[in-house]
Amino acid sequence: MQQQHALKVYKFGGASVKDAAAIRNLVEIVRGHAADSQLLIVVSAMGKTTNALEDIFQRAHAGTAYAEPLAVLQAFHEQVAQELFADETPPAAVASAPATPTLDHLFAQLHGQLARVVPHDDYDRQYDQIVSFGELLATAVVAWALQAQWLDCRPLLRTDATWREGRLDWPLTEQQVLATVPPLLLRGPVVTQGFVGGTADGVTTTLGREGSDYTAAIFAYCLQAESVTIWKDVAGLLNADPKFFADPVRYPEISYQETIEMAYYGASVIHPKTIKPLAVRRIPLFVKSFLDPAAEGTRIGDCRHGLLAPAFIRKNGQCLISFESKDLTFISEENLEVIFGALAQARLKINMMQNSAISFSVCTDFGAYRLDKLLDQLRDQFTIHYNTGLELYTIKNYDAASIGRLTAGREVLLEQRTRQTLQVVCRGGSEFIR
Ligand SMILES: Nc1ncnc2c1ncn2[C@@H]1O[C@H](COP(=O)(O)OP(=O)(O)O)[C@@H](O)[C@H]1O
Ligand SMILES: N[C@@H](CC(=O)OP(=O)(O)O)C(=O)O
Repeated sequence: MQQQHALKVYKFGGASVKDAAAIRNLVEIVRGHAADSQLLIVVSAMGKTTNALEDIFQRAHAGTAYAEPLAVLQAFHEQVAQELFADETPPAAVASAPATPTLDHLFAQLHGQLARVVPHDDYDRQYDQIVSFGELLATAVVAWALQAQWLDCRPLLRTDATWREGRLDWPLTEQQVLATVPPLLLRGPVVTQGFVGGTADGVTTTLGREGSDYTAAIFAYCLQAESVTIWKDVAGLLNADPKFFADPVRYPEISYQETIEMAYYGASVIHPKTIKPLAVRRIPLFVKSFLDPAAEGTRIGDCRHGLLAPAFIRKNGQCLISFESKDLTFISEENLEVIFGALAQARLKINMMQNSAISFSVCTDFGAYRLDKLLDQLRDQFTIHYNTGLELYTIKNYDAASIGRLTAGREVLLEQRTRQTLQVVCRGGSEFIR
């Protein structure tokens, strides 16, 4: 039997709110599933809005014109709202959810924030003030469409000032969420933003690209939800990304541990920070298709299973950097301390590393600005070579056939294997693997 106050958390990502038809489909899913439980709905920016906001911000930060892409973004949101609410006057929609801001109001705020961007200054902090608008806009539209309560999560999800990857103050966030959200849920579904939080000074932060899954897990943890469902454009958690691998298979059920490893290696379907808070409170995570809501999907939880089909994970946009001592001295702990310190300062994350006698190699996500920062710091001490435009592939539970399938026709620059996991940094080869 259903618990009296069982809470479900639903997370809808960019693809599930990409246009008016997608939002109508979301409304159908919520109406079809929500009658028997309280519902907190976490929503990401519509379609590719976050990328568009990144572009607009980069222009503002470089001191170049951004009016055109900003107008395109505004027209896109207005067009979706127009299609959804053509028959209704906005005041009727707003009356049922009084706190929901209008698009006009949010775009006026965004224009104001962009006008305050100081070119060439403090990139990461200013980025968060702009890029966070995608979720504010999307939740306003979805709250109207559902006639649901709109909640600004920024005062509740307290982070430090690590811009673009805010670190959560869990005890305070839990306290604030528990004080604010349950009374709202008693009144009906609540719609809130993924991806964003706020500092003690009330400045907006973001939680890392694709971080809305993590937001859903944060709310579920704090509110001890019965389950979280993330609605995607795929049938569930698959053993490979169908955009790059032929014939992927769905895992009907999979453990937190297997999933956290897949997410860590780069399976972009779930943000890597999502699993831990759910595992701590043993909250199951369902991955379901918004295109076929009645289908089974995947249940991620506290389960045991035998060996799974090999999982293929692809991370593109990689950079392989090699550091060589300038005087043939061996790579030592002292050298490594300097290299790791510089990587941390440049906020470059290591996806794979390997050392030899006089050289140390790391594979990281490529970012021109961060790489320059690293090179500036280390080029006096080391001879540095790097290659960009590479791919990092990981096979979990590999076998000979899966390795052959992956590496055929590809130049392998670096390889590493443990008993269960193989990783290769590659150049070239066809994008799609059969
Ligand atoms: N192992 C995997 N299983 C399923 N989908 C995957 C996997 N790895 C990558 N993906 C990709 O994740 C996409 C869905 O995640 P994402 O784009 O983050 O959705 P959204 O932004 O709508 O939340 C799928 O379209 C698929 O291309
Ligand atoms: N909109 C943010 C956060 C996010 O999680 O999006 P999505 O759920 O669409 O991956 C991003 O694109 O990074």
